[in-house]
Amino acid sequence: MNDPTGRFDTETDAVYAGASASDDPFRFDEAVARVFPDMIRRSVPGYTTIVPMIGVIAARFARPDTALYDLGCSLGAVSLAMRHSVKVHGARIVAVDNAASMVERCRHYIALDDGQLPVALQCADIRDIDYQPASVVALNFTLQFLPPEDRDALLARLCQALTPGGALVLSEKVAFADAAEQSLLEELHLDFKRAQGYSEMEISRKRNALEEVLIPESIATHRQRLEAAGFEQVTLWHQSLNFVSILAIAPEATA
Ligand SMILES: C[S@@+](CC[C@H](N)C(=O)[O-])C[C@H]1O[C@@H](n2cnc3c(N)ncnc32)[C@H](O)[C@@H]1O
Ligand SMILES: O=C(O)C(=O)C[C@]1(C(=O)O)C=C[C@@H](O)C=C1
Repeated sequence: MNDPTGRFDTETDAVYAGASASDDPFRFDEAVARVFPDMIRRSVPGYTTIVPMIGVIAARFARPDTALYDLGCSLGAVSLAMRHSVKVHGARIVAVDNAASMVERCRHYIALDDGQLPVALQCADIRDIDYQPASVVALNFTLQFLPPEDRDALLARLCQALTPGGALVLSEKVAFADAAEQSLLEELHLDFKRAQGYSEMEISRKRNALEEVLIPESIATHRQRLEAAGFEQVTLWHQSLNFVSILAIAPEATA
């Protein structure tokens, strides 16, 4: 399988390593953008499987003359996965992120890439843009950064923008209602970070920085929201510890 996550520079993430690391809330700033490929691979179990699989999913659902959205695109890993797997005529990728440092670097990676599908890159808030008819929408670890009260309206708008039978891929860090399950999977996630070489200090600083910035919800809450937004088939297609990816399909047109 084509792995677009391997295309990026691999400067090592040391954002929370130095004595001078700040205690401010987590932000997608220049320091994070510079090390992001390394940071996300070493922080999110399953990321290097999910990204190329979104390419595979997009290839099945993409329709001619529609948009393929990559919302919260960061450096464009999902856009590049879709670009190298989707073959339909007239499809175009729209990649959106509201962090200027991410968008600037993403532009560079897209320019270096030799894929054929056009990619339009926008520095914007995904809550504010107008959505064109789309056959595929990816929210790969992005919705978790929106205030929970803004999530319903966005998903309803995305379901409206999808063409009949179109697909939304929603990947999220999740929380579990069962306290024992929550603590087991959270502890294993911390073990995953340790196994990736993060120190106890880095792990605890980042954990504090993400508090109130990354707000995980349960799989049941995501499922209910997707169904309330109008999605017909909602399938958990990937789980690695407390990180999941859900495929939600818009209704087919009624005759
Ligand atoms: C964890 S990263 C996404 C990773 C990326 N999708 C990938 O697969 O490599 C979350 C991204 O969402 C962006 N983001 C968060 N809130 C946003 C918003 N309201 N509008 C646009 N982008 C947003 C952040 O700037 C960040 O780049
Ligand atoms: O939950 C954590 O500890 C994480 O580091 C997760 C996470 C994410 O899911 O987006 C948080 C910020 C960075 O973008 C990379 C990974």
